[in-house]
This record gives sequence, C-alpha cells and structure tokens, in this order.
Amino acid sequence: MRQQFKILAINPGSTSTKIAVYTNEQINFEQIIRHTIDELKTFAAIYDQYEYRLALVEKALIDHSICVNELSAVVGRGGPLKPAASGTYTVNELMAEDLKIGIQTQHASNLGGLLARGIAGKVNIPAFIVDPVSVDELEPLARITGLPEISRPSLFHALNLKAVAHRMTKELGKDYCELTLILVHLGGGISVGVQQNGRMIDVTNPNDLGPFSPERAGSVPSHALVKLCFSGNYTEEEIKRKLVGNAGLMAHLGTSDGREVENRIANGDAKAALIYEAMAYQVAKEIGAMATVVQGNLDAIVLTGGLAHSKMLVKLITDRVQFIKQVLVYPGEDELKALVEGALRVLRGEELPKEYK
Ligand SMILES: Nc1ncnc2c1ncn2[C@@H]1O[C@H](COP(=O)(O)OP(=O)(O)OP(=O)(O)O)[C@@H](O)[C@H]1O
Ligand SMILES: CCCC(=O)O
Repeated sequence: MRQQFKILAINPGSTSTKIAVYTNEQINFEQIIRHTIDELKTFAAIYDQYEYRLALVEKALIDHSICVNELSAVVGRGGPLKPAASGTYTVNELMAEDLKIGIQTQHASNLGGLLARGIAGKVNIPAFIVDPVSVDELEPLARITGLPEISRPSLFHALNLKAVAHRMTKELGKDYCELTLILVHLGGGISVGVQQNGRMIDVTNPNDLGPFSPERAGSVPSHALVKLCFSGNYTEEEIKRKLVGNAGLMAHLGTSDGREVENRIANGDAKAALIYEAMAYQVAKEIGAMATVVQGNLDAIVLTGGLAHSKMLVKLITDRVQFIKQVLVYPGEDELKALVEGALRVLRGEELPKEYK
C-alpha cells in the first residue's frame, strides 16, 4: 500500500488565512479564516500578526478534530524572499529571519513559512515552502535592459505555473524537465514565461511588464509614465497603486471581473469588447515573444489562472497563437493543493528539499 502522508497547508493573504489538510492528494478539509480590517489594524507590522494567526490555525485544526501529531509535514506559502531556484524549501533559520523582516517587501505571505515552522516545530516534523514568487531561473540574456542600473527581476505566479507544469507532465507520462512550455497565468495579474529543462528562463513580472491584466498596467510607454510621475498630481504610492491595483480592466471599465466584462460585451458594449480583446492581443503578443526565446522549439502553450475559465478570452488568445503550437488550458488555480503537491514530492523522495541560502 502507498505510504500515507497527512499535510497541513497554510496560505496567508491580506484579508484571510486559507488552510487545508490533505492525506496524500485527497483533501480532508479546507477552510478560509477571514480577518477583518479592525482585527488587522492593531498590528503595526506583518510579523506582529504571527501569534494571532497561529492561534486561529490551531483552533481550526481542533475544530476539524485534527491533532498536530497526526501530521507528516506543514507547508506554507512562500513570501517574496531572495531570488532562488524553483522547488520545495525547508524553512531554515535564515529563511525564517528573512520572512520575519520581509526581506523584499512586507506581505502577508511572509507568514506562511513562519506559521508552518511554528506548528511543525512543536512535533518535530518538516516545515516547507514551495515556489515563492521570487523564484529566479532567468538566463543572463533575459535580465538585461537598456539601462545598466536597471535589470529585469524574476517575480511571477511561480506556485501555480510550476504546479501546472508538474501536473501536465505527469498526465502526459513525461519527465518534468523534458518539455519546453510557454506558461501563462491569467489572473488578477498576468505572468507569461517560457520553461526549458524545468527552468523558467524568461518571464514577465506581472507588476511591471508584459500584457495589462484585470487590475495591473503591464508595460506602458516609459516617457508618458515619467511625465505622470513628475506631474505633481500623484505621490509615489498613488502612482504604484495606479499601476498595480487600479489599472487594466479596472481602469478602463471600472471592474476587474472578467465575467462582468463578458456580460457587458454580450449586451453590446463596444468599449468592453475592445478593451477585452486588447488584453488578449497583448497576451498573444507576449506568447509570440517568448516563442522566440526557444526559437519556436516548443511542446505546448499552456493557459491557466481564473481567466482561463473564460471560453471567450481563451479563444481570443488561441486564434492568434495556435500557429506557433497547440494550446492547452488548465483553468483556475489551487494554491493549497499546489503547496501540498510540492511537499509530497519531497516526502516521497521524488525531489530533494532545497536549502535557502
Ligand atoms: N468563468 C470566468 N469567466 C471569465 N472570467 C473569470 C471566470 N472565472 C474567473 N474569472 C476572472 O479571473 C480573474 C481572477 O483570476 P484568479 O482567481 O486567478 O486571480 P487572483 O487570485 O485574484 O489574482 P492573481 O492570480 O493575480 O494572484 C478575475 O478577473 C475573474 O473575474
Ligand atoms: C508578483 C507575482 C505574483 C502575484 O502578483 O500575485
């Protein structure tokens, strides 16, 4: 009989902590613990929320009659850490320190590894994180911009894109490193990357470059942006908010909900149709650019994320890129399952845990 591993996965977000317990690939339970603004505003820094969220996760385990010493491992969402290769990492002392201070930025996901370590430490089982947004496997060529002092960083939807690549290679009975793929996450932000030999050798940072998305600007003409920054009309924070959060579909149409945009299109809204098609056009153009990175030697183009549920958007993109290679669609994202799968690969000895340095 296959060995049974019981795993707790923790995904802290800005307004909730999502948790799940799985036995192997089977879910035992999933819960979204919501946090109100009033509760969170009492904490000055993200790390100050640690004890508060820990108590809520432990209570949820008791509510579901799960005893910590039944668990084989605890896995948390990895925060924006130092650039590192893709994989499952043991939460070590150095990582815990970087998560505590928010080495790249203050973000709720920094608590994922810390909560995993806190709970796992009580019963001496491993604590992991999997594919944080700061996974960096870029080729030197991909980093260079026209300004020596600005290089392209690697920040993207690594957890979902890597999980989808693992799932599809398994389904096709292939080795993970065998396939060359263009992987596209179509969510609130859009990441477009190309993976070769298991490494994401080029990728657009959804907060910075590439297509615009439901709520982010993507690449914009730099001179016009500089003018906006120095117009005296905005603070630095306001400009950042304008680019990430209030841009894309939200800025043009006042909503970041793809379903709402499609309803408007169905009711004859020509502006909604133009903007939605422009988003698909930009995604397709970026896919075309990524195909040049591997000189067209690809196995598939893969679309995933919430917007990949949309038949309309998938068709708009596919019509433009299917001449390059077949398009496969894996709608949605399941971060808790992706975390569990990453932990299982290590517990089953399919992958060695990586050490954060
Ligand atoms: N059936 C659907 N048709 C059209 N759009 C959809 C559908 N289902 C979800 N979406 C859209 O997908 C987007 C959200 O995707 P997703 O849940 O992957 O993003 P997120 O988790 O909010 O952000 P991110 O993925 O950037 O972290 C929203 O624009 C939502 O309206
Ligand atoms: C930075 C990429 C990940 C995200 O936007 O959620």
